[in-house]
Amino acid sequence: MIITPIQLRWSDFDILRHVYNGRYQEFYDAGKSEYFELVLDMQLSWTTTTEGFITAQTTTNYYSPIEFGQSVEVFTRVENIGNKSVVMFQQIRDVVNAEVKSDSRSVMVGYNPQSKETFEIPENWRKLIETEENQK
Ligand SMILES: CC(C)(COP(=O)(O)OP(=O)(O)OC[C@H]1O[C@@H](n2cnc3c(N)ncnc32)[C@H](O)[C@@H]1OP(=O)(O)O)[C@@H](O)C(=O)NCCC(=O)NCCSC(=O)c1ccc(O)cc1
Repeated sequence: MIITPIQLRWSDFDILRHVYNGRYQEFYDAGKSEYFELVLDMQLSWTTTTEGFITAQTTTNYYSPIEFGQSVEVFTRVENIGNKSVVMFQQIRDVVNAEVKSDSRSVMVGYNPQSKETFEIPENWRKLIETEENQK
């Protein structure tokens, strides 16, 4: 489980005085990127990366608005490793009282941005993810 702090900005809020729903995906993406960097040591490069992930599916629930003045963080874990894909489960929680504001489940597919082909999740990635997820 990786925890990513989110810095809320003025422009994250909409006219109903809460965080605009489109922003949530950006928060979840920050959590995914940090998971890939910390757990898989993935260093993304525009020109040289050949092993990354692409989003095939995502489902998001919104339980409680994020209001101005609140602080949130994203919790990210991998809950299943398939052949070419992993399922990631994420939550946005209030830092102060741990209230779950939202959760999201995504299917992330191993993807080579140079060749534009999918690939099987490498054995070393499986081990690194299993080690991360089994330690808690
Ligand atoms: C996702 C795709 C590459 C899949 O292509 P396919 O030809 O179907 O792939 P495959 O047949 O090889 O299937 C590979 C796996 O994907 C799974 N898959 C494919 N499509 C789906 C859908 N729609 N739902 C669930 N699972 C899927 C499939 O079940 C296979 O899983 P395994 O059983 O574990 O092997 C293709 O549909 C595609 O290119 N879609 C567009 C993707 C896209 O543009 N996403 C948005 C941009 S990526 C992004 O925003 C991002 C954010 C944050 C990040 O950290 C990374 C990326």
